[in-house]
Amino acid sequence: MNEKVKSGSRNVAIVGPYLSGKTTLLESLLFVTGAISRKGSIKDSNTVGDSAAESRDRHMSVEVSAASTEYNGTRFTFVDCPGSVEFAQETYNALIGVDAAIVVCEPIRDRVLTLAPLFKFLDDWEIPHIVFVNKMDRANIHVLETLHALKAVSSRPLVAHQYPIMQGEQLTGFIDMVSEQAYQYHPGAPADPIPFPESLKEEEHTARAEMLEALANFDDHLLEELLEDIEPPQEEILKDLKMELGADLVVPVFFGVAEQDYGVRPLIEALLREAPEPETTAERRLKNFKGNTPIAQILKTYYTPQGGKLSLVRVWRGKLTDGLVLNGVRTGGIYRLMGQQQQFVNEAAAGEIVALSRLEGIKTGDTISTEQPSAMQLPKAEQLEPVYALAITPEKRNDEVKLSGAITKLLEEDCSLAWEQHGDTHEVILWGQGEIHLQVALDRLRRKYNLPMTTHLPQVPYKETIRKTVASVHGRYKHQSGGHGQFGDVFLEIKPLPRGEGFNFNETIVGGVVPRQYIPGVEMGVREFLAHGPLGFPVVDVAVTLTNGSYHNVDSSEQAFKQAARLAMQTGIPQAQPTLLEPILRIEVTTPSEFTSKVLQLLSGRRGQILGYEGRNDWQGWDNVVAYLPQAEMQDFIVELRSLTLGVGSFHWAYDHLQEVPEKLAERVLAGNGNGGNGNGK
Ligand SMILES: Nc1nc2c(ncn2[C@@H]2O[C@H](COP(=O)(O)OP(=O)(O)OP(=O)(O)O)[C@@H](O)[C@H]2O)c(=O)[nH]1
Repeated sequence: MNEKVKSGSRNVAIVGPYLSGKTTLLESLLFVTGAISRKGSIKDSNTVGDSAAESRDRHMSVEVSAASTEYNGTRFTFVDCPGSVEFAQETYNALIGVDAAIVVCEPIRDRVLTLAPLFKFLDDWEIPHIVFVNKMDRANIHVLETLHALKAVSSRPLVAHQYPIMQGEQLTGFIDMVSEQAYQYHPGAPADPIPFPESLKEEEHTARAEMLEALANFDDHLLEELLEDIEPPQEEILKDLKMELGADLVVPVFFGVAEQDYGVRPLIEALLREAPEPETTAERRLKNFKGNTPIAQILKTYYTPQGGKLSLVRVWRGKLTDGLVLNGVRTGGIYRLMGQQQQFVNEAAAGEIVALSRLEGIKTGDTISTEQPSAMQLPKAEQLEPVYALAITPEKRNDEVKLSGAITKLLEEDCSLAWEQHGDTHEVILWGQGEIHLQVALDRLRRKYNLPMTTHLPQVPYKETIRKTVASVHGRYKHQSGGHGQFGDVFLEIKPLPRGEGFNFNETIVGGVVPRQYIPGVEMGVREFLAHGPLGFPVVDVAVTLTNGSYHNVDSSEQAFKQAARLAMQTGIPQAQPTLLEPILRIEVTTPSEFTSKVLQLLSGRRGQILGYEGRNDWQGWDNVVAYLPQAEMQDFIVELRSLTLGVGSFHWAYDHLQEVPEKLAERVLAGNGNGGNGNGK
């Protein structure tokens, strides 16, 4: 790794849709700047990014990886982010700590549409970003069409910083829109200047005029020049580009072929010239934090294969030195990362992204400082709600004890995972963002913690209730075995309660026919029975009243009354028309408006009840659909939703209420092949 940094640094995230070429672009950036002497490839699983075993196995990024290089005296730290929506949390956490982002996309209309949530995040956080249209070696749509599609999904104006020169579907060079100089690409070498291609004159002029108009919207001087037909000086255009990119007012667009290093040098040149310096980003983020104590923020937590903890941090202010105590924890070492390689350094200055080891108890997103306790917390990316679940069991029974410690570490590495031990079904449920996300988590459990797991679909936590009142049911427990016997005798009234009221127990005993001290035993017996009703599920929304009974001076006990109450319930509940209840979720689906009708169909097809839908005020072209959805229908809902919406549809959910299961379906559930994990017969 190069240590000859003379002036400043830049921290740049590489983001964009799944498989758009981000890791390949990182490899190319490291190669053209001399940080690596040979380029690895995704196919050969030897790139600097994607170095984790779980990434290599799948040829996809499943976590962020950082790598530094040096270009013209400036240190660049690139953070390669996963593109899959299932790993979006990683990307959002890392984006908080950079000065700019390169959004890598492919020249394919549908793929461009999938950029919308990312653009929204970048704009909500005002993170300056550049678009790099990659894979221009097989661009089968026209440049203008690509630009048009990009403009449709970005709330900020896009400005073409380059105009590509194409030969059929292959990029061969570009025209720099500031200088209007044309260049020809060559494999393995920088581009050469060439004469302006006359055939592109008209297209290029139109695109350049649009760029200047967009810049002039934020610069009155430039606007006056344009109105008076004065050609603005190049320095002025560059100054505007830097200022407007830095403030996230415009989004410059570049084109390239990462695999052939085409467009990569102009990209890094532009980052050097136009991306904001780390001080500018820090000023913006720390505006409410006075003083000069060191402040850093955790962008990612890793547990290395050797079991050590590494926290990737952005140093916002001050200098971090080895052994410094941050939030009360002594750092165990400072490292610069190159994928999975770590290089020890003595200190890290403000504006750098480095890894700190052994920050026990400190999580991704946390702000760390030398102040004790840390009074300041910088904003962090919102935590995504889990939308997909699997029930997990260790393959080896005695691994159960190890599981909770390992899952805790897993969750530290990835806060978009969650887990619970379900109160009713007793299953351990792992929640996450999708099938691949959970498979990666399970791979980590197996590889890093030697905990192979088996999985199955979680059971639906059905409940049961009753429809009819049973005015009086008798339970008598009488047992004689040597010594003194057991005697309890009760009459219960069992009544349905309105939905959601749970359970209540009353008594109307007069004249001490059931002595006070035995009544808690009756309630206990009733409660025990209700935990597992005749249909096999907990019984809810029931009121039970102890109305009468009798006792025996010697043989009665609380235990005997408990048994008597159980017997009464065993007789009574089946007479009260037991019926199956299912949990209903209130879900709020977010989708591009063009897919709303498909989403409505999807919900209706899954027994959803649409409560309404409307356009989002904060997101043009997107709708929110609110519905009730049976939990039994939620298991793979996200999978279908994504497949209907080019992967960008998402939803929030919360448990809302219990509802009777339709009779036909209830029969199937009870026969063991209803929806959900209780036999799952979808
Ligand atoms: N034709 C062509 N293929 C490319 C180019 N860049 C990358 N690829 C291929 O696209 C595929 C995905 O590349 P990656 O670099 O892994 O993409 P990514 O965006 O990092 O993927 P995720 O992080 O998993 O979203 C690989 O097969 C690459 O070889 C390019 O410029 N042209």
